[in-house]
Amino acid sequence: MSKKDFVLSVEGLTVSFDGFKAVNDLSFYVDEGEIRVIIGPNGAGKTTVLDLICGRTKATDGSIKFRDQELTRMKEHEIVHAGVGRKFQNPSIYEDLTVFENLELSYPKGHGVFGALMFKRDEAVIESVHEIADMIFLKEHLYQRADLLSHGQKQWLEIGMLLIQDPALLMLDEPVAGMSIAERKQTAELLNRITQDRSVLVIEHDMQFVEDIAHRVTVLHQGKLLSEGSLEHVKSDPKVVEVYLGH
Ligand SMILES: Nc1ncnc2c1ncn2[C@@H]1O[C@H](COP(=O)(O)OP(=O)(O)OP(=O)(O)O)[C@@H](O)[C@H]1O
Repeated sequence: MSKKDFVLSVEGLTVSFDGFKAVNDLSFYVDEGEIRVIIGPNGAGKTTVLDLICGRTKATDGSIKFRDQELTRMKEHEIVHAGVGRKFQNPSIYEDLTVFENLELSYPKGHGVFGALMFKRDEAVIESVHEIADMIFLKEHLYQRADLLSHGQKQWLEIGMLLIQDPALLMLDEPVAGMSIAERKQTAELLNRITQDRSVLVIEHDMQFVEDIAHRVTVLHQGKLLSEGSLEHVKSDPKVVEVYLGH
């Protein structure tokens, strides 16, 4: 695959916190339409990598290219605007609003809570909200308050709030933590469906879920790339078994 097909190119990425390199000379490349899963032991630097990509943490060295844009020089909101969406571990939804209102608020036109609530619900927004609600399995819950949703449904709602902004790269930090087995299966189905026109970067510990979604797996250890390739490949890599899977 030629370089132009990468949605994300991370090269020599390093961040140092008081001399401690949480991410150390890391390089990896994500294809358009790929689901890449990052795995590794606690403290390997997985969350820090997502923090660096979304601009929450500034790199000490190295480059992060999203299509043709250098993200290390951009601010967090500029990175979101460029098409990189990030979901954190805990859902940040408006609990006292309905599913519909949460999705509507996230629609790119609806900036700011009050402005968005009062702005005319034109056809495009309504259509988009319905389309996303269907995709995230919440079609029957559109007018339900978000605080009444299950934990898994709240996670889906937050994914929907990102999807409605149509990011080209979606980053998810342990999206199935706390979900039932059935919800995990549905989440895998959802992610497999949305990659028709976008790429997904996921941090995950649940190996069954990794198997259900990963096109390729990147294994981190002590801030460095330990192994990379298909799940089968990294699972049979003795280095990975030693520091992660064998535990
Ligand atoms: N802002 C910071 N200041 C100092 N140290 C940090 C900071 N952020 C992360 N670290 C350290 O960097 C290392 C990597 O942390 P990170 O959270 O990225 O690991 P992780 O692979 O996501 O782990 P887990 O699976 O436990 O979430 C840890 O040792 C952590 O304590």
